[in-house]
Amino acid sequence: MGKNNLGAETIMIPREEIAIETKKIDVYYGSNKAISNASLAFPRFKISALIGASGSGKSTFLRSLNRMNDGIATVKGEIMYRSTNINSVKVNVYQVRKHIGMVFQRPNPFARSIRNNITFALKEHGIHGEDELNKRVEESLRAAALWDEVKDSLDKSALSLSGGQAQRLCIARSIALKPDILLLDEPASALDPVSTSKIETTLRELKKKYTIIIVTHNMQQASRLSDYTAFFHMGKVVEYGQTNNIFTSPRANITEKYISGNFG
Ligand SMILES: Nc1ncnc2c1ncn2[C@@H]1O[C@H](COP(=O)(O)OP(=O)(O)OP(=O)(O)O)[C@@H](O)[C@H]1O
Repeated sequence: MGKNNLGAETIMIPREEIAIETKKIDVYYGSNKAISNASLAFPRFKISALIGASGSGKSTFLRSLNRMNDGIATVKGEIMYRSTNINSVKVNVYQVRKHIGMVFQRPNPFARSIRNNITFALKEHGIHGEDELNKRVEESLRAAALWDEVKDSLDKSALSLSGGQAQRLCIARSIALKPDILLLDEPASALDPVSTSKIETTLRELKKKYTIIIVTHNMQQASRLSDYTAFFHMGKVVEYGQTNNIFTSPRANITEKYISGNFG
């Protein structure tokens, strides 16, 4: 069993169901400590939401999970993935990001065709056969619920897509590499409600195959989308548990204040 020692809340997840686990991680920007002693285990094939006020450390924590903080911040502690501590200079960061993909707040497609946005990373990882590339393009666009909208315009520039379509392309680009885990940093915050709803539907489908960890400021989104929720405050994990429990009976006063909109 993986125990999340979180002070206010402890949840138990059978070891074999843990996709990734942080053990007492601290993150520093220079001398400024942004994350303290964060130990969280994320279950496979579930959506886990990271919530908390602006500046509480959600993005910093999320970016540590696939070494996006390399060169920006110092991350101490262990991040266990497939029995390996991936928070080690000995571990190939390129491989880490192949297995643990990331989608950012602002859709950031490359200024290339829709197809090339997906094939670019595949080619970098040594996949060149045209049939295989075409197959992966279709599979990933279907999985991101974008195929029907773009199947006749794969050679058009990705910059011609709407914000919501561009974000689904970024999701497709990440899953084309067949990762295990998908990290999303407020993926819908720049989108309108219809596009947001499409992203949420896509994520619900994707969790059948992927473990999803999402930062969101939107409490309704966290409560309707996620299975587990971690609440961050001033760089610490205050509580972590099943979303239903966190939203209906939070243990800490500060969690209750945050989710009821009384601060942040
Ligand atoms: N690149 C950086 N350099 C220096 N300090 C940073 C950097 N990024 C974040 N910080 C600091 O780390 C702390 C946590 O920031 P972080 O962006 O992780 O919080 P957050 O909860 O994701 O906030 P938001 O919801 O506004 O994105 C803040 O004090 C922030 O100023």
